Amino acid sequence: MNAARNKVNEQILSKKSLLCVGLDSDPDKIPEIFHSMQKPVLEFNRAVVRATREHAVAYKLNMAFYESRGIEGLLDMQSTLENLPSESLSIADAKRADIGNTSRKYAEAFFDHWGFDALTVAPYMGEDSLEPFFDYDQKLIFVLCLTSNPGSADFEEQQLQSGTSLYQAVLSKVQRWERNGNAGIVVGATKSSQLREIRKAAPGLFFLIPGVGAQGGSLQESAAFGVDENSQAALINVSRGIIYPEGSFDSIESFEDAVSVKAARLHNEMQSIF
Ligand SMILES: O=c1ccn([C@@H]2O[C@H](COP(=O)(O)O)[C@@H](O)[C@H]2O)c(=O)[nH]1
Repeated sequence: MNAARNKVNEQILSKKSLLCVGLDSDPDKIPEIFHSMQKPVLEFNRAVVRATREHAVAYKLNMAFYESRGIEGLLDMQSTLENLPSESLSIADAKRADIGNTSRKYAEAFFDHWGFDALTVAPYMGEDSLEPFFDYDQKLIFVLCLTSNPGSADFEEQQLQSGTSLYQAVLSKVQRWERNGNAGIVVGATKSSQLREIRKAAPGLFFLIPGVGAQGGSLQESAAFGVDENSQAALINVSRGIIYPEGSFDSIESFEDAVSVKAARLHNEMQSIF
């Protein structure tokens, strides 16, 4: 069986949680107390992880927040990754894919070099662009299917001549391309009416569901419609809604307390599906 999938499924059942914390760590948004430290973003991430590890089963690092800061950002990303709890799934939200030989290098970068458990990829370039990722049969590959943003209507929700929509075509292809249970899809929490239909059509895929909190998606519906028949195989990502609690903080401890309260509340709201 697939190592990444097993690891996170075990966590989901033991913690009764689908919570994935998004480390979209923006130096302009992190509390002032971190700015006097040598590595503000790294210390911020460490504090968020300490505050959430009881509730979270996965952590998602969106590459934009690290790559935009050049070498310093990548060093923070590497140290953050090294400090994640080993039992949690680590996801690189990079939305990559290119011609085959280039995709292979992306796969080597995220899986072999950085050591992530999972990666988001874009399906637009088709099978040969995703094959190098699916070759990693112990990792999880999350293919963008029906994304949370309004622009999903521009392409993903368009009807093809065959009568299905583009996201449905992606869904059926991904189910054919998966190896050893390594395929997942990204479906926005803002698309909960389609989420139920997508889960029915793809009982074996792993779902990554972003869009709860700042984007207004429903946590309850995402949890209820997203999980498989064993109440597993789904992660609900929350980034800004956890890592930027309201208020000002005069100590790291008070910041961690506020983050922990947010994570506990979300964790608690998921309990009904277990
Ligand atoms: O359809 C998608 C795909 C990816 N994302 C990413 O998830 C987080 C959401 O952040 P919030 O602050 O919780 O809104 C972010 O990294 C996005 O790039 C998504 O939102 N929707």
